[in-house]
Amino acid sequence: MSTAVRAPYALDRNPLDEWLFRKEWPLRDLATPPAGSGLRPVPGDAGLPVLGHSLEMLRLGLDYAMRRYRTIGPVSWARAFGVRVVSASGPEATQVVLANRDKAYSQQGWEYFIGPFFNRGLMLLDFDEHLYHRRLMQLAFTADRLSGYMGRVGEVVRSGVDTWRPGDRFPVYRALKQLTLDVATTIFMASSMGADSDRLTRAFVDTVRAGTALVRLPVGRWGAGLRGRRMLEDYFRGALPAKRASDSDDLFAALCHARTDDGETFSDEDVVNHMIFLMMAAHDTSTIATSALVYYLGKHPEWQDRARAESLALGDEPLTVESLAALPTLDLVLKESMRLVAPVPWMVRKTVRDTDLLGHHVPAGVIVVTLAWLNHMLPEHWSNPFEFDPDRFDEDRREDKSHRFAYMPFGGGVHKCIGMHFGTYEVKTLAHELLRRFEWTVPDGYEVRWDPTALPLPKDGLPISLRRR
Ligand code: HEM
Repeated sequence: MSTAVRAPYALDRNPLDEWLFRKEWPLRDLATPPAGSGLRPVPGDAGLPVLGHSLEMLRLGLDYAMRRYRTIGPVSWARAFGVRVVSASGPEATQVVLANRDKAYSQQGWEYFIGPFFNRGLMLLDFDEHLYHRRLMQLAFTADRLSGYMGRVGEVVRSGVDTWRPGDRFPVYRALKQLTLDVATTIFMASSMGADSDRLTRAFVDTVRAGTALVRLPVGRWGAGLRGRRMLEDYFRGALPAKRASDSDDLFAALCHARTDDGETFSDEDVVNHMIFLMMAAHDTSTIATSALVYYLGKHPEWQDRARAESLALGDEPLTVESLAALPTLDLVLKESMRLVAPVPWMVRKTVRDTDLLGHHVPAGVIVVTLAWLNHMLPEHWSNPFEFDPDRFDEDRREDKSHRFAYMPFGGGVHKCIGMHFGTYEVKTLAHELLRRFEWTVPDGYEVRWDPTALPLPKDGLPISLRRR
């Protein structure tokens, strides 16, 4: 059974938004294709003077991307945030970009938005250098290590949710954000940030949100991001010598001690840069995925009951990688929640050479985005895409198999999320412990609004009515 919902990123529009949404600008070519190439130019437009289409992207999010996809096509360009951005929308265009067969697309696209804040994180490295770092980092994500981390995730979550004070308007997003930060500091560093916790949480939030600042000067949102980055560097640098000397089994230590058979290792700077990126990559995405899951379970009590029955049947033992298999309903609901609210809604690249994107000529030096949230909502690939319908992932339907890039919450290609298994375990463990202890609802007719400015953020903190069972 499924229940109708409206598009998850549909925000209320004021008259200016409505005008921007409807406005059709004359189309222009991004660049002239080389003579004799047989390629077509990329069509698009620059939008408003100075601002380009930044306002539409920030305020209308998915609605706007979908409109351009429908009116211009899977490959189009727009000016936004001071640059020309090519949108590679729909699974076919996404596949060309993420599979990156001719190595035309580099991670420098991310560099433009978040480079100053997540300098030399794994996601910002390219080609051979990326491969080198990814192979080393993989040593911190082996099956044995994941099993070890899992045990501790359960402990942190249990003691964290025991401190929750249920109520009618419980701000669950903030509570989950604290919990996933506690998980990250325990698993990643075998420590608690203690008195530094608030300061560092703020630093993470600032660094993530800075990427879509309209003014790229050391003031306002951009400036807060730069200060956040400095604070995080100082924190990890200070903790590094003790970690190098320790034999603890957390992720920080795993990076310090990672050594391939060829003797390759990470430098101190590498470890600091990777830790800052990993904390961000793990923390925000897991918070969003869990928040979306809690929201949909609150809205669909029949699914909550079904998931709870499976969790209760497992008894009091902490979850393990093996016992997760006994929670099939949670698996379906999580997949559907990440389809409706992709924690990383768009992925960014930059062309390092001229290339052919579905028969269009894209010149070197252009930012290209792929849009998970759009691919997840196309009726060509999903039945009633705006509806919450976890059974679409069931073995006898598997709508996600309609195309390799129809469903991509963890991306694809060589930069596919390295923490996919860890992140999935973490979110399921969180949900499992919540289901065992609490029941929750959202008011009739309530629909959370996801702010699409950076990674999706519930505008009102997602208040739920939470009761102990
Ligand atoms: C529900 C949770 C998560 C989601 C939805 C998610 C999503 C993603 C996506 C979409 C990408 C690809 C970005 C791109 O291609 O440009 C990515 C990359 C990455 N993620 Fe995750 N992630 C999650 C959890 C985690 C966790 C828990 C960790 C670490 C423990 C992590 C670490 C990374 C890293 C290091 C990369 C870069 C990989 C590379 O460039 O080779 N993520 N993630």
